Amino acid sequence: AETLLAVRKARQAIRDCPGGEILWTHPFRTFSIILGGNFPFPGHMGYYFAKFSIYAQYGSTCLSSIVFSDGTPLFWLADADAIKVVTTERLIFQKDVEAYETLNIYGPNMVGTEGSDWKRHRGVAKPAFNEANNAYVWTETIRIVNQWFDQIDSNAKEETTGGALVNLVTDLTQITLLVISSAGFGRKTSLSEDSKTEPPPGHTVAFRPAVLSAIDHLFVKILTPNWIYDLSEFIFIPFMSKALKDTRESFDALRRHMLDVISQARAWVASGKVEKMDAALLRNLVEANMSQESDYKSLTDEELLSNTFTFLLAGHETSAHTLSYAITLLALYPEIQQKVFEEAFKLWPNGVPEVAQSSAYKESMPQLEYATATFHETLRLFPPVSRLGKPVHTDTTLKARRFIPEPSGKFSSVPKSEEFEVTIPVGSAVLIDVFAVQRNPLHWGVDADEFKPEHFIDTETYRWPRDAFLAFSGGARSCIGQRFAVTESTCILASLVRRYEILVPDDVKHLSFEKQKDILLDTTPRVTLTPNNARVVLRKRV
Ligand code: HEM
Repeated sequence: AETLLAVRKARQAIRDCPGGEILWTHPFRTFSIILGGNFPFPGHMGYYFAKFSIYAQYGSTCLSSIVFSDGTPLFWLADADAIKVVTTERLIFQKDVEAYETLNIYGPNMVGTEGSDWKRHRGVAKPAFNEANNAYVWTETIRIVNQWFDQIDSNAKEETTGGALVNLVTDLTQITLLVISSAGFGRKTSLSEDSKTEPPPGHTVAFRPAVLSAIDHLFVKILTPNWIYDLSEFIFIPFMSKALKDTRESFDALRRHMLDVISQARAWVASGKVEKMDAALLRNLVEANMSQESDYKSLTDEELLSNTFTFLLAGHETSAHTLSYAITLLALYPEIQQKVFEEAFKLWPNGVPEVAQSSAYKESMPQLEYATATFHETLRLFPPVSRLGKPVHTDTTLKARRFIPEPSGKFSSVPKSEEFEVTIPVGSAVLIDVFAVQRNPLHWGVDADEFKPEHFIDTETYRWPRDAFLAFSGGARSCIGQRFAVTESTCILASLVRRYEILVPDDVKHLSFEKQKDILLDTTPRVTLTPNNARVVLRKRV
C-alpha cells in the first residue's frame, strides 16, 4: 500500500512532462545492471538501446517515469540545455553516491564521493592533468604502439590472409593499461615484459593478470551488496561463496601490486628523488598521503590505494572499448579510413616514428583533426558511460523542448519544437541520457544516427554542438582524464591507420553491410559499454 501511495504521489509530480511509464527496475541499481539490454523490452522507457527513439515517440526531449519499487519520479533528459543546467547546478543535482558504493572497494575515492571530500580528492589529482603530462602520454603511446606493431607483424607472418586477425578488446586493453600504468603511475614496462605471466617475487600473479582478474570480478563485486560480501568471509553461502572468494583473492592480489608501486613512490618522495617520477599523478597522490600540512591537500592510506585503483580502472577500460569500436568502424567505412590515412600520411610521410620527442604532442595533435573527430564520433555513437543519474536535492524546474507535429500528425525527422517547463520536485532524480542526447536530431541533424566524423569538425557554417556531447559528462564533475584519453586515442588511431589497412575479417566479408555491423559492433552494457565481437584484419600498407 505504501508503494502504491508513493506511485500515486509521483504521478502528481510528473504530470506536466510526457512519458509517465512505470519502471519496474531502478536504472541505477543492481538489478538493472544484471538485466542490461534484456529488460525493459524494446519500445518501452528504459530499454537500454532505445537511443533517441522513445523521445521521438513521445515528441519531447524530457520524459518522465516512476520507479515502481520506491515511487521515485525519474526524469530522462536528452536535451543539451537542460543537461547543462544539471551539470552546473551542483547543489541541486548531486552525484548518486549510493550507486557507486560497491565501487569503493579499497576505500573512498574521487569517483564515489561528494562535497568537500570530493573536492579534496580532485584538488590533489587535478594538477597532474596538465599539458606536460599530455606530452608524456603522447611519447609513451608512441613507444607502446611500436611494440604492438612488432607483435602484429610477427602474427601476420603466420596468417594466410595477408594480414593479422586482431581481437581488438584484448589488445587495446593491454595497450591502454600500459599507457596509464606508465603515464599515470611510472610503471614503465614493455609489451613483451608485460605479457609474461610469471608472478614476481612476493606475488601470486603477475601485474596484468592481477588487474584483468580484478576487473573481471568487478561485476560480481558491484552486483553483490557489501553485507553479503562481508558475510561470506565468515559463513558458507551456497552458490555464492566460491565466486566471492575468487573476487576477494583477485582484489587482494591487485592490492599487493598497487602497494609495491606506492611504496616505491613513497621512497622516492622521502629521499627527495622526485625527478625519478615522470608520472605526476602518482607523485601528487603520494605527496598528499605523506603530507602533514593541510587537511585540504591530504589523503589517507585507504584513499591513496582506492584512488590508485580508480585511476587504473577508469584510465584504461573506457578508452580500450571506444578504440575497439572506432577501429571496427574504420574497417566498415573505408572512405572514412582513407581520410584518417591521408591526414596521418601528411604528418608522417616516412611512417610512424619509433620514438617521439617531448615536443611531438604539441606539434602533432593540431594536425590530426580528423582522427580526433573520428574518436569523438565513436564516443557519440557508443558512449562507454551511457547513463548518469543525479538525485535532486531542492525543488526546481528545467526547460526542455516539445516537438510540433506536421499537418499529417507525425513528427518530421528534424522536428520543429517549442520550449516547455518541467517541474522537478525534491526527492526525484534526473537521468542524463548520454546515448539519447548524442543522437538527438535537434542537436546533431538529420544524420544523427550515422557515423560521420564531420559531426565534430567546425566549418564556416557549422559549429559542432559542444553541450550535446556528454561522453565525458559535463561541468565540474566531468572526466578528469578527458584530454589524456583524447591524446592517447588520437595517437593510436592515426598511427595504426598510417601503418595498416584495416579490413573486415574474412568470415563476415560476404555478409550484407547491415549484418556486418550487427556482428562486429554487437554490444553488452557492463560496467561500461562493452563490444562483444570487435575484430579486424590489419594488413601492412606498402
Ligand atoms: C574514452 C575514455 C573515457 C571516458 C568516455 C570517460 C568518461 C567519464 C565519465 C562519463 C565520467 C563521469 C562519471 C560520473 O559522473 O559518474 C568520468 C569521470 C572520471 N574519469 Fe573518465 N573517461 C575516460 C577516460 C578516463 C581516463 C583516461 C582517466 C584517467 C587517466 C579517467 C578518470 C576519471 C576519473 C578519476 C573520474 C571521476 C571524476 C570526478 O568524479 O571528479 N577517465 N569519466
